[in-house]
Amino acid sequence: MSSVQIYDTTLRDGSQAEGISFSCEDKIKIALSLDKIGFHYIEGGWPGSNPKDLDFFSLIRSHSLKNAKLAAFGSTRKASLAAENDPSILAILDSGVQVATIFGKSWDFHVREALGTTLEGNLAMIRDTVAFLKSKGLEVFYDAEHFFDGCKANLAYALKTIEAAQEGGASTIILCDTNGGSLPLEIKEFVELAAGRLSLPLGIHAHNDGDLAVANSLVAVQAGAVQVHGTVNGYGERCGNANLCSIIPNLTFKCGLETIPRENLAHLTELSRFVSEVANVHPDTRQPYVGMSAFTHKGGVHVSALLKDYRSYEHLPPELVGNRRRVLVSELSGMSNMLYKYKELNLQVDKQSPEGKRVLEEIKNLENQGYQFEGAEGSFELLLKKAYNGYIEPFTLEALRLMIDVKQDGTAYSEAIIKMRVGDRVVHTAAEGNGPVNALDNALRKALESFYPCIRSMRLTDYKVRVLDEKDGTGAMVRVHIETGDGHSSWGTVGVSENIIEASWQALADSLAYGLLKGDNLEQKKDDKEE
Ligand SMILES: CC(=O)SCCNC(=O)CCNC(=O)[C@H](O)C(C)(C)COP(=O)(O)OP(=O)(O)OC[C@H]1O[C@@H](n2cnc3c(N)ncnc32)[C@H](O)[C@@H]1OP(=O)(O)O
Ligand SMILES: CC(=O)C(=O)O
Repeated sequence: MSSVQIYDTTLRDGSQAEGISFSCEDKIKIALSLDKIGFHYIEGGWPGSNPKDLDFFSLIRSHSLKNAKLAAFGSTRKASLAAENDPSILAILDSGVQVATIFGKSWDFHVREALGTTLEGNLAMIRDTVAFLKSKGLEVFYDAEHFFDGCKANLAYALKTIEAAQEGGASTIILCDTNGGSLPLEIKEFVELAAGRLSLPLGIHAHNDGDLAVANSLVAVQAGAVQVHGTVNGYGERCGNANLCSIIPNLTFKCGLETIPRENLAHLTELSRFVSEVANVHPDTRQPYVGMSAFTHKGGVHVSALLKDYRSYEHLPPELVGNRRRVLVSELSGMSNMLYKYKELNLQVDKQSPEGKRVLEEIKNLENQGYQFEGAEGSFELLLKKAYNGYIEPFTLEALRLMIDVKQDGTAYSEAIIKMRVGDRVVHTAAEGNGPVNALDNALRKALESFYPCIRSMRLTDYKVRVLDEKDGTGAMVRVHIETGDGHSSWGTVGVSENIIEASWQALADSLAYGLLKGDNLEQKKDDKEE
C-alpha cells in the first residue's frame, strides 16, 4: 500500500489564525499529542520570528518524540544578505531541528511587488538558502509559496523556482496554494506538471479560502503528491489551512493509503477536541468526522433506516475515528428515534406502544410551544420516566416568592423564599443571590441538600436564554437552557415560558431532578428532616 506523509503546521500556520495564541507550554502539549498519534512531521514554529518559538525549540529537546520529526520554518534569505549571514536562517540552525522548511516565492508578481527584487535574484535566494541549510546537515523541505497562482501568471518562471530548490538540494518540494483560491482541477494540472519537471517527491500545502483545502489536498495526492501539510481542525491564517482531521481519514479509509497507523485514527476525535481546548476555541460541532454532530441523526426517516442498518445514513462507522453515534429527539422524530432512546435507557418499549406514541406526541406539542429537546437530554429523559409508572418526583414546589430590590445607585439585591415538599416533609428556606435566578438556585439547593447531599457536587455550568418571538418585546416567550455537571458528566435541561423566572425554574428543577435520577442518586436520600 502506498503511503502519504502527514506534516502538521498547527503550531506555526495554525497559530496564524485569528483568535489563537498558543503559549510555549501549549505548543509542547500539542506537539506531544501530535507525536503520539503518529504524525510524521511537526512544524514547531519560526525561530526567526519571536522568542516564544525559540523557547519552544529549546524546551522540546527535553522530550523525546517517538514518531515525528520536528521542523523549523523560515523564509529564503534576505535579498541583501548571504544565507550564512542571515539571522533568521542562523536561528533555524540554532533551533537544533533535523528538518528546515523554507518558503520562497514562485509568483513573479510577488517577487517584484512583495520582495522588491529581480526574478533572477529570487532564484538565487532560493537556491543558496536551501544549499546552505543542506550543507549544515539538515533535511530541507521547500515550500513553494503561491505556486498555483504563479503557474497561472507565469508558468515558466514558477517551474524555474522549484527547479532552483531542487538544485539547492531540497528533499521535498511542497506546492502551496497560499491564497487558497485554486480549484481542484487546477491543482491537478499543476501538480502533474511539476511532477513531470522534477525528480523529487512533492507535497501539498493548501489554504481554505475557497472552502476547498481538503479537496485540493486529496486531488494533489491523486496527482502524485506524497506529503500533505495541514493543521488540526483546519486552524490557520484567514479561512484556515487544510484540515488534517478530514484529510487523514479520507486518505486512509477512502483512498486506501497509509497515513498514521490505522488504530491511532480511533484517537482522532480526542486529538481534535484536545487541540480546540488548548487553543481555547469552541469545537465546531459540524466538523466532518470528529464534530459532535458528524454522526448525529435527527430526521425520523434517517433513524428508522439507521436502526435497520447503520450504513444507510453513515459514510463510515464513527468508532473508526473515535467519534460516536447520537440520535436526537425533536418534532422531526418518528417512533424510531424514540425506540433508539428507550434502548439507551434500557426501557422495553415496542413501536406500537401507546405510551411511546403519547410521549412522541407530547414532544411535538412542546416543541411547537418553543421547547427544544435536542440539547436537553435531562428534560427529555424526565419526560419519558414520567410517562411510565414508577417515577416518583424527588421534590415538588409548594410556593415560591422572589424579591428584587433595586437601590438608588442602580445596584440590585435578590432573595428567593421557597417552600418544597420532599416525600411527606415540607421544607421552607430563603437564600440571596447576585440575581433572581442565582437566588432561586441557591434557595432550591439549600432546601434539598439535607435530603440529597449529592446535590452539592452538581454545578450549573451554562445558562442561556433565547427569546423565541422578538416581536413581542419584553412580553416574548423565552427558552432557558441550563447545562449542569457533577464532575463526571454533564446534562442539559430546558424551560419555556413568557416569564423568564418560570422558564428558569423549570430548567433548574429539571437539572437537579435529572441529576438525582441519573446516578441512582435518589437512593442517597437521607432520612427526612422536618424544618
Ligand atoms: C505564506 C506564509 O504563511 S509565510 C509565513 C507568514 N508568517 C508570518 O509572517 C509570521 C512571522 N513573521 C514575523 O515574525 C515577521 O514578519 C518577521 C520576523 C518574519 C519579519 O519581520 P520584519 O523584518 O519586521 O518584516 P515585515 O514583517 O514587516 O515584512 C516581511 C519581510 O519579509 C520579506 N519576505 C517575504 N517573503 C520572503 C521570502 N520568501 N524570502 C525573503 N524575504 C521575504 C518581505 O519582503 C519583507 O521584507 P521588507 O521588510 O524588506 O519589505
Ligand atoms: C508556506 C505557507 O504557509 C503558504 O504558502 O501558505
